[in-house]
Amino acid sequence: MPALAPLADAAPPVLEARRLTLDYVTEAGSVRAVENVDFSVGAGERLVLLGPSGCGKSSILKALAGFIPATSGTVLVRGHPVSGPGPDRIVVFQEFDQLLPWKTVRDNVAFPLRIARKLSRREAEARAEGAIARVGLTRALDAFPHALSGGMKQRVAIARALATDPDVLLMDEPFAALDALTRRQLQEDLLKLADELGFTLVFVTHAIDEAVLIGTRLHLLSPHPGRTLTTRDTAHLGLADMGTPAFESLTREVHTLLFGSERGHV
Ligand SMILES: Nc1ncnc2c1ncn2[C@@H]1O[C@H](COP(=O)(O)OP(=O)(O)OP(=O)(O)O)[C@@H](O)[C@H]1O
Repeated sequence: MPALAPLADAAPPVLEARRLTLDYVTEAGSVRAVENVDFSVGAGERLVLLGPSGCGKSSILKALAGFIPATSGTVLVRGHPVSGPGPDRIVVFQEFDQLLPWKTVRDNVAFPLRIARKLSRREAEARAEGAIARVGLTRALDAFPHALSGGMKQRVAIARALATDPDVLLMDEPFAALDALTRRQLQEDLLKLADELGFTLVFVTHAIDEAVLIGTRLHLLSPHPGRTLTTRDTAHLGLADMGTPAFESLTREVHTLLFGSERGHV
């Protein structure tokens, strides 16, 4: 019988937070935003950070991106401690102004490829056009951001992130400022892209239905300062399950866990 490989040889998770604690230093003193949060995200998983306003969701995402340092604990990408931002982790924000206003859609997506991936102009543009096609915006290749709707801008931001082929995609309430119909369309498109490309995602939201829909796992956080409450596996619930008793029952359960009463949104 072949010997089992020792556990130490197993590939590390794509992303890990170990006893992550985050403080902000202000004039009034130190503010603890997040305390002792642990999670790990495997390849192709979609982890959703969910919790009430101010519980530290965005702070965790910033620490994963390497924008802010851990006060204690560690963030690891494939087993290597994170000490700053890197092209292996790309963030999509909520704000519509994350694109460069003086560059066309094509150039907004191509530019980081030339900088981060050191591609030639021709290679970067070809790759950018492929990513823009994936989000259904080929008709807007030569448009400037001011001529795009909010939903189109978010699609460009997603194309720009995916084009660099990051190890992890980090999304901070990317659809929160969109109207309900556009939001649903982008959620569906994101899930379709995840199916096609199998990327690893950490997604921040305070909408419980969005969390259950997008995530394969939910990581629930307590009110400020954010500590882990519990986790829920949601990989079995997708678009086709919205409105079903199983989907609604999980949504209610999560609301009760977070707030002690039943409602759909935080
Ligand atoms: N730059 C900062 N300086 C000082 N305190 C900060 C800073 N950024 C965030 N905080 C504090 O850290 C805590 C967590 O904030 P954070 O934005 O991470 O929460 P959040 O869960 O993403 O909130 P929301 O859902 O409202 O966006 C809050 O108490 C906030 O006031």
